[in-house]
Amino acid sequence: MNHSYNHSLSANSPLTKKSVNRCFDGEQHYYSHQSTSTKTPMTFSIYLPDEALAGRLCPAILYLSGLTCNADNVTHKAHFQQKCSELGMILIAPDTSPRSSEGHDVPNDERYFVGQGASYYVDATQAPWADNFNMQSYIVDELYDLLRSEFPIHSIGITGHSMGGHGALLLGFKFPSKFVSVSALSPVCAASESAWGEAAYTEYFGKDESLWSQADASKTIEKVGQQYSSILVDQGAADNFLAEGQLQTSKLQQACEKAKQPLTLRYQAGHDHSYYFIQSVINDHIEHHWRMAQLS
Ligand SMILES: N[C@@H](CCC(=O)N[C@@H](CSC=O)C(=O)NCC(=O)O)C(=O)O
Repeated sequence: MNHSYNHSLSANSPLTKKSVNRCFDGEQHYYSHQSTSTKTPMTFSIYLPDEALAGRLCPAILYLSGLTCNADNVTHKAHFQQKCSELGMILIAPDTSPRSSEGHDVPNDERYFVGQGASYYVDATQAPWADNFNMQSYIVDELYDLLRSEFPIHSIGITGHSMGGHGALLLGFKFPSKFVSVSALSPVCAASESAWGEAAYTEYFGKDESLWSQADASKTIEKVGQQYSSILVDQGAADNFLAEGQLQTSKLQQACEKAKQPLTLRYQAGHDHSYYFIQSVINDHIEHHWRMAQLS
């Protein structure tokens, strides 16, 4: 395909282009912008296949990353670009939380599962987090609208890894009118009952645990019922976080059964929690979102 296409931002775009790299039949871009939800600068990566660079509407996947990640982890390590190029799919990877930068002081915590790099994709209600930690609003309102106005997007599916898998399931089922498809890789399935989530939700929502269920993927699925014709979840059978009880995959399975939500849950023998696992199954997830987008 001719690669002389040049995607242009709108005249008053709030986005600043940070980098462009040719990759297969498409381009890997990075952008930053000032977010009204987090009150900080935010960065995201976006892979644009040549169809999108030529201005044709393409299906998109929003990929939410896990604890300690930023946009780089999936962009550099998941190897999704070739399959997205083949199918003509856009993939967007936002940062996982607001972060401190010059002129922007954001709360933090010495635990890697609380604070900067660990948002849980919820809107915090307690000080000091509530000012900046509004990642649910950032993803489903601000970034969602920005992406649709600045890029040729036909429809958006949502996926993610680990705490990002929690985010994909949670936001996919809380806001089904926004997403045409959902999948997850090694997701935290019941964040309100995992040690990571208990620590973070005490900070973000306070000690009243009844407030935590609205930030729990399995409880949300059970509450709202079937929303998608099928969802795809892959889980490494040799994942240390599964063994430690952080992921609780069986709770997702039970919730989907109660909700009558069709679920394809695959335990992958020998696979751990790392991006080597993600590389091994990411093509199936891209194809899942592509198929669902064709039906939308
Ligand atoms: N012990 C590690 C924990 C961090 C970690 O494993 N992060 C995972 C996600 S875990 C759940 O959300 C991850 O995706 N890491 C990035 C990567 O590139 O592998 C630590 O202390 O850092």
